[in-house]
Amino acid sequence: MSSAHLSSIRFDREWFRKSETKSSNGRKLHIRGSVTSSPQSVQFAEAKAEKSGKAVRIGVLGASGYTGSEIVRLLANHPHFGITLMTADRKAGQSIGSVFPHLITQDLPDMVAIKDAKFSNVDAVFCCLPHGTTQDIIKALPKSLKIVDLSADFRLQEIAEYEEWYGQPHRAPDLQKEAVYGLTEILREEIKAARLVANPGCYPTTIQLPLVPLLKANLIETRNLIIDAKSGVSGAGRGAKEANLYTEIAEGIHSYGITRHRHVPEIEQGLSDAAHAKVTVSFTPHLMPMSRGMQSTIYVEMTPGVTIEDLYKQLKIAYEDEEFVILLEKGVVPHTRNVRGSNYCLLNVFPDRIPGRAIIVSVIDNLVKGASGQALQNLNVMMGLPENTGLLYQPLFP
Ligand SMILES: NC(=O)C1=CN([C@@H]2O[C@H](COP(=O)(O)OP(=O)(O)OC[C@H]3O[C@@H](n4cnc5c(N)ncnc54)[C@H](OP(=O)(O)O)[C@@H]3O)[C@@H](O)[C@H]2O)C=CC1
Ligand SMILES: CC(=O)N[C@@H](CCC(=O)OP(=O)(O)O)C(=O)O
Repeated sequence: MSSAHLSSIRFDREWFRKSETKSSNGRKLHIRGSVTSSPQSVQFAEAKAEKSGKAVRIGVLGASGYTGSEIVRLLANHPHFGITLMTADRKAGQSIGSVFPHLITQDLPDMVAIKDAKFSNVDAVFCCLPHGTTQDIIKALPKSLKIVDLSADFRLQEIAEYEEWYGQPHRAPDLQKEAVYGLTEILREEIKAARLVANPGCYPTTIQLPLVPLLKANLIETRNLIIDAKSGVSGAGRGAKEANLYTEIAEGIHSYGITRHRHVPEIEQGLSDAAHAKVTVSFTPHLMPMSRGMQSTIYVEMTPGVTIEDLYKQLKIAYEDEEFVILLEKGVVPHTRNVRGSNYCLLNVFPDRIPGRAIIVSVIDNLVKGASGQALQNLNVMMGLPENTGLLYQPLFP
């Protein structure tokens, strides 16, 4: 399919109306898809007869990893995205069901090595590869492809900053200029027009969603921001590492990356853009004995004269029309167990007992809103679809 075909993908009015009724929680939704029912779109829909039978043909690079397999799980119920290519490295040649038995029902092509991948039957790619490997691979992809990259390789606007924090040269500086940071609720308009989206890190997602609206409205100080964050072990990927053995993780927690975690520049970049001033943070992540889930507890100083009510109201204004970011009722504490397997971010803000300070709690599933769910939300936006398409899974509980 040519890029002309790709950009001509539209969805008919009847389908669009149906998807508009799909509100999961009765909240007013952002339905931002293009609405056309031109003869070309019908023709295109008829001409799409690929193996998947779906309009947009998807490649998942790194399907044998945790975020790649989560994309496969989410796409199982997507009405318009069908997987036509999957890659793996050590597991190349295997089927998705043999590598991930929970996906045994998915009738998909076997995974191939990247060097053997053919992109002639692919329109868009989710790139779920380790950072550091991704720049060379994306650079070599056909320019007609839309790409959502889940790694950190295109998240930092400053090349020097990438090289400092990731300890290696940036190998695609020209592509970096084109990349749009994919924090959907904040940068939706830019994402709509993007070809390459750098999907945010999981910790930066939990932190920027509450802080960006507050910094934009000048309600909190840009100094003394303290972030205590916690992640499930799937955040470290599926590769075998001694530090991630059951015996090293169970029945205890530990902090890591103190003062030097590579998400610091990403967090500070987004917060500084929002504040129009340099923001620095104290950020300490912790590894928790759970497979999924992430919480950031954020300690902030309110600007003089601002009250906890003002913070609450600002977050309400920012997110009341959003499908996936939910400000809880006053006093209700967000729990990671209430977002497991879903694309929701739950937020709340609490008064500190120290006057002038507030405590924000933000939770997500690191593999969904922190990675593959947000990536799918972004590709929906890039393709002109309602952004909740295929994402209305309710959390898995208990
Ligand atoms: N896990 C999470 O919660 C989050 C992860 N991310 C980012 O998403 C990306 C993927 O993470 P995740 O799925 O957890 O990682 P995994 O380690 O679980 O998976 C990595 C995937 O990349 C493949 N791979 C590894 N090395 C190479 C290589 N040199 N060439 C080609 N393919 C390779 C692996 O293949 P094989 O297994 O066959 O060897 C596997 O499919 C990373 O950049 C990560 O930082 C972002 C947000 C959250
Ligand atoms: C628990 C754990 O190890 N988490 C990972 C972060 C999750 C992630 O993969 O983030 P990126 O997309 O930026 O790589 C870490 O701390 O490096």
